[in-house]
Amino acid sequence: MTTRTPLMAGNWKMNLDHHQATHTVQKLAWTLKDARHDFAAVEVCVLPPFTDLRSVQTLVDADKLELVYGAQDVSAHASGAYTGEISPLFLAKLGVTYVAVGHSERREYHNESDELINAKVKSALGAGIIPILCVGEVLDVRKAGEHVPHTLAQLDGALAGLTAEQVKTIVVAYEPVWAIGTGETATPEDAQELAAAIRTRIGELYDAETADAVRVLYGGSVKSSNVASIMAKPDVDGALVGGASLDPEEFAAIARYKSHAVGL
Ligand SMILES: O=C[C@H](O)COP(=O)(O)O
Repeated sequence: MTTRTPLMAGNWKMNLDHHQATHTVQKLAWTLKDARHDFAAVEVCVLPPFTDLRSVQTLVDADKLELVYGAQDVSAHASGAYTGEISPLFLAKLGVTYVAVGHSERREYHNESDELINAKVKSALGAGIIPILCVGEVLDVRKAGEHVPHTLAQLDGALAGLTAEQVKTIVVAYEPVWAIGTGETATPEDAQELAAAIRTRIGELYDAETADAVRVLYGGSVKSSNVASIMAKPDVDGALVGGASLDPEEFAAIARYKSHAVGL
């Protein structure tokens, strides 16, 4: 069985300019260092706006921080006449490790389809960047009891045409849309239900080894007060954190969920 390194990814969304980004990353790194955080045991990542990435890269390189960073979106194209788009090659040059693809806010406000998300996943992988593929249902779908097939259909669409070797490297984030930024957290059992369903589906599409390798995150109002119970679930391998990641001390406490679990 694969050992999956937990990943705590902070999605800043459209918050914090490049000055604020520098301050926030420094504070996060110092807080984790003071707490002797083991980065090999729990990977910590920030996903700032595009305009912050160069500043974050400079800081991480200069201070040899173990934090990794990523982007919140990527173009499906490598270059060309695509005004406003950001190439995966440019992100790779900036040392980006991860990129969020198919976040529910992109699906809702920018009408991103499963086909486009599939193309973005391939585009990121082609540049050596790990996609954090976001899937999850809106409230009406949950109320209708269709959340599992709905989420798995998004997964199928996003993975179309990928090889098992590619899929093994990706991260899937299950984010019930009704729990994003609302203070409503899915129960740990809800998170486990979908994380397990996602893993099972990957096993059906590929094989058991691939299913075992993929990290599945939960996202939706994760805080230091609820992260330990969510992380206690066997198929949940981390969290995609929005609002709480803007506060470096709170995000550091989320990354150190193991110490809350034992009351340290
Ligand atoms: O990408 C992060 C998610 O949308 C969760 O956001 P939230 O933690 O503010 O609910």
